[in-house]
Amino acid sequence: MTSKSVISASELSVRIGQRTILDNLNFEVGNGEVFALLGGNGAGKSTTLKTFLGLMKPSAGTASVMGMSVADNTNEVQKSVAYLPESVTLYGHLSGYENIRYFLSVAGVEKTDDAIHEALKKVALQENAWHNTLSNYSKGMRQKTAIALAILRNAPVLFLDEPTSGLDPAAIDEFNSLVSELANNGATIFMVTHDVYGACQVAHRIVLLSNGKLTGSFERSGDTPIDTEAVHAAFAGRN
Ligand SMILES: Nc1ncnc2c1ncn2[C@@H]1O[C@H](COP(=O)(O)OP(=O)(O)OP(=O)(O)O)[C@@H](O)[C@H]1O
Repeated sequence: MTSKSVISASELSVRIGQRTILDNLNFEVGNGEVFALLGGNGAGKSTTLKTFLGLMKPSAGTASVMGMSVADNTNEVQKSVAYLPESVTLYGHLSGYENIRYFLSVAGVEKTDDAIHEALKKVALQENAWHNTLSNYSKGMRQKTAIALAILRNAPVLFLDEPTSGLDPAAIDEFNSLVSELANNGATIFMVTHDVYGACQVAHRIVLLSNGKLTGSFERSGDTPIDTEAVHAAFAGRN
């Protein structure tokens, strides 16, 4: 991980009507960092994601990705980032392989069959499922397909929305390893979650969000995961 900032919030606020949904957020996410924004229901996690994806405009301040203000360069930012929504939006009637082919062509990215196979192997999607329709995939298998697509698009920045919700413990471990590997290879990863344990396992940094305000920050030191109990205590105190 280097200190170069890839994602940043600078005095970022979002108001809807009279309500302040995000209140003066400031943070920076470095190249190759796994950053988790942790908050309870209604804390403002989805709103934060939406402002970084260009789906909502800040009322004040700036959300930037790769040095670009998202509000002023929405198309450019959307081309550079990969987004994994909580329910992965791939086509159920196509196979994992066909979904990847289709979405790569929509993105104007040409890849050989060998490159697609390599990406599917990398995310450990079992080979006998590659040509089955997605409607028969588990949530974990759909996520692997979506991550393979992100790898093939060479997206330098990934936004993940509640990535481990609905996954069984083995799938969570597999997912966390994949996220760590992507970050080790230089991807910058921003996830929003309410899963304290999962965030502690995978994140270099966890920032707490409560009622639209940042209320705490925890950093990994070396290979030791962030202390789950400390985060739990702070999280419980705020939510
Ligand atoms: N379009 C909107 N109009 C009015 N209020 C909104 C709107 N969008 C979000 N809010 C409010 O903003 C607050 C934050 O919502 P947000 O969806 O960002 O929270 P969240 O942390 O993602 O919650 P959850 O974990 O429940 O999905 C909530 O109180 C929500 O009701």
